Amino acid sequence: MKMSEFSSLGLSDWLIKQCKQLGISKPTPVQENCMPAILQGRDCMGCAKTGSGKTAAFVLPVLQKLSEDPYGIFCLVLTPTRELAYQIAEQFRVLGKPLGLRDCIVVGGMDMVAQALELSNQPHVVVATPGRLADHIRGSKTFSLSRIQFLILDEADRLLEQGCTDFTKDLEVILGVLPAKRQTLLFSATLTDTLQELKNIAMNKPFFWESKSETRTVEELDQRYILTPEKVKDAYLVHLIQTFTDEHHDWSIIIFTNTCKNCQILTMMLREFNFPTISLHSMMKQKQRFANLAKFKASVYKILIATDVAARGLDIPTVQVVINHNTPGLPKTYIHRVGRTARAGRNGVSITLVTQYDIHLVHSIEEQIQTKLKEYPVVEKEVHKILTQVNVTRRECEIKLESTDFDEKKEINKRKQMILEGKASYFLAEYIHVSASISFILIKLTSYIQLFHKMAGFISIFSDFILSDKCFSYELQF
Ligand SMILES: Nc1ncnc2c1ncn2[C@@H]1O[C@H](COP(=O)(O)OP(=O)(O)OP(=O)(O)O)[C@@H](O)[C@H]1O
Repeated sequence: MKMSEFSSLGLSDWLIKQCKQLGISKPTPVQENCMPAILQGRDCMGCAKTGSGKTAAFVLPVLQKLSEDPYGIFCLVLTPTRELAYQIAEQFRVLGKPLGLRDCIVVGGMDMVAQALELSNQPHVVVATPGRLADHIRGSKTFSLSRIQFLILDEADRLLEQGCTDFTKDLEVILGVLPAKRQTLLFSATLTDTLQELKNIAMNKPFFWESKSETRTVEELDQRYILTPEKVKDAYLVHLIQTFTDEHHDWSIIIFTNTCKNCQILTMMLREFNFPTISLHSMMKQKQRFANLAKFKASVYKILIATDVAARGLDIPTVQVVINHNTPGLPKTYIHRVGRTARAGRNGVSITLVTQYDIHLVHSIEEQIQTKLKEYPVVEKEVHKILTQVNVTRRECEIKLESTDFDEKKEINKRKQMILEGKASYFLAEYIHVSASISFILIKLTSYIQLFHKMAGFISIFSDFILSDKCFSYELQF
């Protein structure tokens, strides 16, 4: 299909020039189709594959409208993760530089007072995660969102999902202070199953555009699987990384796993094998999360192990491989995870480790994406050679992690979350905290008992020696 020019879509020359500086010369289909509707003042829902330029599809028209009538707060963008909020704000900042654009990022884990101050300075664009913005709205009268022109929900379906982080209550608070007269723009690679709820948010007969394609993942992505018993998974992982790093020097790899703890253990384990590995999960301090992501983006570390906190939106062009250490339970999650590679027309590979219990999950993924995953060829002999070493290393890392307060921190985080969500009374939360502490003490106690046991064994061997004939006769000589 012939691509049109940005100018024919109604975009101003200064913005076209800004795009050129970023190597963006022709609009992608989602930009070509959604931008004219947005510039005409319509609400818009855009559903296009991962890495297809959805961010610029809303950033560019907003900047054009802002340049015609600049005031703050003009636009509010909501997004599910903190890292994504920074990435979107960056796009606004770079493309909106000639405007002297002022943006404000409002996300959890960062200084709330500094954010409140920035909000009161009337930035043009606020990019926020729902929880923290709702907290500001509940607690402060120093800023107003009542005149915003644009509300944008990026990864809109995730914002409405009632997953492990439920945004619905926070969204209610936020929507309650927004003007009814506004343009609402909703974007995601997976909008369809939340279409009706989204239509209720975009009230003014939204323009709906969905990329027409048989498949829901990009053609440039080579999608593979490896069938493996649970116990051999880590050996496959180490083998895959060894092969990739031997063969390609400029490649980056993202490995997705199911829990924060597993993320931490795999990171420790791969470091034992001297792979330059860094992690990203929700139990890390926010500043550490940003620092790790920056190091990965700058290729200081070539391997990122992450939970699904990194599954959506992150745009890191050097990522050539995505490995799913666990098969995602939802096809949607699979689509976003593997979409971290093969972006903007580049090639990429995804490899999903599948155990015998996950085969039904693979079938539903294949059904959703309308593509069959192909088996990834591996020389099994090579994997078996390292199996024992990998499993022993993993066990050592597990023991090392158990001796830290990782599990206790998890309980405390859970407790904080329950208090914030009003699901636990203070006393119940205290009870959870106390039981977490007791279980931590018990774990410690068990390891001390084990240690004591070993020492007792050692002492008994030693005393056997003392009482042995050899030792006894030696003593008699004196
Ligand atoms: N018209 C264009 N031509 C070339 N590259 C583009 C164009 N528009 C955007 N890009 C680049 O494509 C990459 C992916 O864009 P973006 O992050 O907006 O994808 P997305 O559709 O939001 O993906 P996801 O669903 O994963 O969030 C970015 O690096 C962006 O700079």
